Amino acid sequence: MHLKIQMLGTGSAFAKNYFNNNALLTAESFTLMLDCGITAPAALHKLGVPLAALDGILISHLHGDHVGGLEEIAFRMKFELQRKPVLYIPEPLAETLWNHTLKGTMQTEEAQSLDAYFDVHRLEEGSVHSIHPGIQVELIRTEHIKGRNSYSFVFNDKLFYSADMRFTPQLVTDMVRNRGCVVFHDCQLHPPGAVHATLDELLTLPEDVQRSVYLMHYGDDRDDFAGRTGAMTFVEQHKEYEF
Ligand SMILES: O=c1ccn([C@@H]2O[C@@H]3COP(=O)(O)O[C@H]3[C@H]2O)c(=O)[nH]1
Ligand SMILES: [Zn+2]
Ligand SMILES: [Zn+2]
Repeated sequence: MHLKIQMLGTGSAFAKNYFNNNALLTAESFTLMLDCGITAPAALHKLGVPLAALDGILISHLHGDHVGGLEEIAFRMKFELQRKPVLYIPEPLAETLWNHTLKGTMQTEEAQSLDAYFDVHRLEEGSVHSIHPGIQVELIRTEHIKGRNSYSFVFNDKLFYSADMRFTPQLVTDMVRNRGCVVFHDCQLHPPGAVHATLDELLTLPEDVQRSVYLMHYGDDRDDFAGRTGAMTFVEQHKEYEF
């Protein structure tokens, strides 16, 4: 089964020249949006992708560059399309997303829960879930912010997508060497990384592993790092990749 991935944006949370690090993953004719940050509606508009083309949205964690566009998408689907977005969310994030991110602006007398606005599919961590016959996702809880849950994804056992993750070389190496995955990895160009893998850390991966690693979630000065990424390659915003 062919998977196509197109980054709506490849920028870090604070990048201004790139949209937030969100993506469209397509198999057959099913389109899954990976994260829905503050800039996601503008990025969809720029690419000419209508809301009706979104078959589902999968969330990795609750930072604004990953969920900040959900309010707009849900309101526009409700008022323009009279339907709910299909939301795939790791179960431990669902209550916090409603109570601490969306409720303040979205709750009304008639709409009192996440389920009032979204067709919610709560996903168990550590398991493989079938989103569509062409898309299976394994949810792996990975380290990002201390004490907060954050998830990376493995799609169809061939694409590892880190979302936001600290440097975890054993996991990345295992994904490449033992599972044959291509890795889309967030990358902080300037140390200290703290909550992301830095380029310097990623450069310590063995060269055979680096060859399968594509860097995303980078800052506006990415071009200054051309030729300084070892055997790794920058993911290009809006380019389509097929696996
Ligand atoms: O403990 C913290 C929490 C946050 N931050 C910054 O805020 C950003 C939030 O989105 P992000 O996860 O893409 O990137 C994060 C970092 O840039 C940080 O440096 N340390
Ligand atoms: Zn982020
Ligand atoms: Zn984050």
